[in-house]
Amino acid sequence: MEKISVAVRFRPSTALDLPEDRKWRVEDNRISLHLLDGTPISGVSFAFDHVFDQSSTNATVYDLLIKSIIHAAVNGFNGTAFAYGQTSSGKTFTMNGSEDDPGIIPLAVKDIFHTAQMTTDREFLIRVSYMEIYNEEINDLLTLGNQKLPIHESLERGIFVAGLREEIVNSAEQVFELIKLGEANRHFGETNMNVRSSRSHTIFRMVIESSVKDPISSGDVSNADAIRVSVLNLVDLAGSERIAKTGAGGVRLKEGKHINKSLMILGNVINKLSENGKQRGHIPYRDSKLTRILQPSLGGNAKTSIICTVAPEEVHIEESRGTLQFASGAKRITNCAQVNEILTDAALLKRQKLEIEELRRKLQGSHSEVLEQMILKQRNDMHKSELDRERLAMELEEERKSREALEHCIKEQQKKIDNLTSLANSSSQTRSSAKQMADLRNTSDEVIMSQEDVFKTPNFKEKPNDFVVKRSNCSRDLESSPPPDNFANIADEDLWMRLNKGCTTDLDMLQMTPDMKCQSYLSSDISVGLALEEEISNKGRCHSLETECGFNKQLEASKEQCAALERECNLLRGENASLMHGLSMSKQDVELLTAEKEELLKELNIERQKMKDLKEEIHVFSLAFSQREGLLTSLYSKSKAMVENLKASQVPTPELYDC
Ligand SMILES: Nc1ncnc2c1ncn2[C@@H]1O[C@H](COP(=O)(O)OP(=O)(O)OP(=O)(O)O)[C@@H](O)[C@H]1O
Repeated sequence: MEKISVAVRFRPSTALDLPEDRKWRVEDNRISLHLLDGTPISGVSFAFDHVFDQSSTNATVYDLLIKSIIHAAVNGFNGTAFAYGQTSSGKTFTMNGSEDDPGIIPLAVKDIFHTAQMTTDREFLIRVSYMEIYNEEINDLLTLGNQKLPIHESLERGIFVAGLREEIVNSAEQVFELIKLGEANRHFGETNMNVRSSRSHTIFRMVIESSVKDPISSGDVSNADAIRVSVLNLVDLAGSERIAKTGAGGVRLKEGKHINKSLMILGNVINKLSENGKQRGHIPYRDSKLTRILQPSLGGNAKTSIICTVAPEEVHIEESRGTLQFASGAKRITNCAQVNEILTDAALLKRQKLEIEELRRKLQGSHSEVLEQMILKQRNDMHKSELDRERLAMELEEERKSREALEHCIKEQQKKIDNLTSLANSSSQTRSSAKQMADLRNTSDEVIMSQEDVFKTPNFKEKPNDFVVKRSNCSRDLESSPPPDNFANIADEDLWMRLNKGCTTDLDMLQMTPDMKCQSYLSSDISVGLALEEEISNKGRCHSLETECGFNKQLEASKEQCAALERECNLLRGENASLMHGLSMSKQDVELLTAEKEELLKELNIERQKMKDLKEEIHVFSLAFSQREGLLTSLYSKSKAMVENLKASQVPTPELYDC
């Protein structure tokens, strides 16, 4: 994207003797209006790319404003330069010049041929056409009878004037001859303002085609079949005019109206183009032939320069201000120029191959393969992590189950320990009750007691009526019952335990079940035997308690193992969490990489589509080209035949002489 370059040029004043109150002042690239005493008039100050004062020559204007466009045109860019300004402000002088000061057109023509000659690695084919828009009709200035040409638009040629003569030229002189012919056909007329006023807009056009001369030696094989085609328009517009000033009537008046109308449309197009892109809306290129032909040069694919000519006299100040405002608008227009290249099918394929290679390299450059491998690795890692996670979860579950089992086991053991402890307590109480019984025996000699009295001991408790005890080992001979050695044989173990806790007489009470009505003996032998029996049985229990204690140690070991397992579990949990984190990070990476890859693929597809479009364009162009080639060949053979015929008709045959 580049801005149109805009310059303003003042022609020398023609009113040197007239007194003036206001004057234009040029400082560098600024123009401002001042009063005679030097006071600047506010709001009338403009800045442009270049401002040429009255002393500037056409060569200076060319060098600073136009030369770069001409060189770009030789290299394949479209270019346009046009002069805009009120009537008699110096447009034609700037474009055509004089004998002493050749204008932009002759300078450009010479420069093009010179640059082409200097470009030794390319060969050029240059064509010239010259047309005018007179009263909104297009005339071919190089052909007398070919008038009112239509404008067409096609995919391969863009906007073009159908039927316009294009002359192939080999030298600047050849072009000057054609320009002379065109100037003779151009519409000029005398007005009050200008004795030789342009009554039409003229467009001098050069089409420059070039291709690589020797692709192998130049090393530019990829461009061997590529042809650059650029169009250069050098436009001399008719000047806007005030009817009152020009004094136009009749034909001149009609011309003036057309000129003003088309210039007004040009102004509208420029204003629209200078607006912000979004507010711009429709650009009225089609409203006039001039804007339609210049469409690619205004906001399109061309490098464009505008030179606005200004008449310095005070009497033209209003028109000059209008010109400067037009120039200010034009300054804001941006064009998008690019090299215009046409490719043959072979060249297109070659270039496409190269471009695909380039794209592939770019893709590789952006580490696509590396990325793909990384993605693969990430996926594998992710899979591995997931497997690890599952394995750990299973291990964790197993650990949990074994821990629960151990805990259950510990509880059971604890219960048993508690039971055994209470049993041990009860046996020691039994021993103390035996001792009490021995004491009683000592006093039995002094106290005669009846069998019934025994039951009336101070420790006697009335047996509950509903209490029935099984005594499996009860001996009738002894008429006494040993303590139960199997708790399972007791109807209610808990109750039994409760009954025996801290109460030695309970045993006696138990012996006196109503069912058995056993006689109780207080003889010492029986009591001692009973105590001994108790002790033996308690010893056995102690032994089993010791065994239980050994089991307790085992339990402690199990507890420790359980704690160790729990620690391991916690470690595994931590490891699992970090793996999960790694997994999510990997997932994010993969997503990013996939998105990047998709973006690159999209770009590749766009490039491919572009290539396809180009190929289609080239195909159409090559068809047109081969048609033209055929036409030229047939013309050549026709002319050759004609020359042969002419030769044959001029040289008398020897037979005739003989006659
Ligand atoms: N820079 C200049 N130096 C010397 N003479 C100039 C200059 N510019 C213009 N003139 C002279 O001023 C006169 C009017 O110029 P020119 O015909 O180029 O104006 P114009 O803008 O093309 O007018 P129109 O729109 O009517 O065709 C001519 O005689 C021309 O030689």
